[in-house]
Amino acid sequence: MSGARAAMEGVFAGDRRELSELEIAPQAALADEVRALIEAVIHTEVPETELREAAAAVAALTERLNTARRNRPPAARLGVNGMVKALGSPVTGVLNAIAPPIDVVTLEDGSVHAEFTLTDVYEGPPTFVHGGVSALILDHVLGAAAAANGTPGMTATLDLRYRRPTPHGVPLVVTARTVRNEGRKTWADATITGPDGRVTIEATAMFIFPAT
Ligand SMILES: CCCCCCCCCCCC(=O)SCCNC(=O)CCNC(=O)[C@H](O)C(C)(C)COP(=O)(O)OP(=O)(O)OC[C@H]1O[C@@H](n2cnc3c(N)ncnc32)[C@H](O)[C@@H]1OP(=O)(O)O
Repeated sequence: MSGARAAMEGVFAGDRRELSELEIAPQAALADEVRALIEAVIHTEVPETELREAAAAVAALTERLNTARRNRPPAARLGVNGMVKALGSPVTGVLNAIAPPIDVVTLEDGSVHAEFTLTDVYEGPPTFVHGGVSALILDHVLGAAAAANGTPGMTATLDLRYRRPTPHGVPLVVTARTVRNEGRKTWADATITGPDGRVTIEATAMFIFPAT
């Protein structure tokens, strides 16, 4: 038994501590600063003594934040239809410093859409986005499209066609839509498009609402 069904039902039943926008704002601002910190750590050329001091300062800050902890990442009901948003999502989570974060919106036709720019923190081949990062984003928006269709599920298959390299540092567009549903199975298609309007990656996924 996977327990995945109970976990999915829990999300939709609101089993997470839900934060209000007022509660989210200061913590999201902290995550923004940590995003900037991640970038600075990659690029800094300060001398070794300053690196050691910075590491100690960050360790002290981590200890301070850990004096009051939640057991699980929090959620919020924001945006269209008050849909549950996982604030710790590695794709969209405003509280997760490893998330860009990408603001995924559901359009009236049921498709999902986001415009975003990735920094070189997400680099794979020089000057291009890591293919696994693109897969992460596509998996998420495909799942969001299935959920927006009222047929959420766990990713069972994810098929990617990398047509051309996806550049970082420029605006990108990702769109996804549900194309078919049969019982517990839902199929969705997605693309990432570069600033020249050309599709860089096409993706298809099948989601299954877990039996157990
Ligand atoms: C809150 C808003 C958030 C909205 C936004 C949220 C977006 C988040 C998106 C992130 C999504 C993820 O990353 S999810 C995490 C990655 N995925 C996983 O970890 C899934 C791991 N796998 C599983 O949990 C399970 O294998 C399931 C749930 C996929 C299926 O298990 P099951 O439910 O027991 O399925 P079962 O009865 O055996 O099979 C049912 C039918 O499906 C077929 N089938 C089963 N598995 C597969 C498969 N992988 N590929 C093809 N076909 C399959 C079977 O042959 C059968 O066909 P037939 O006999 O009917 O013909």
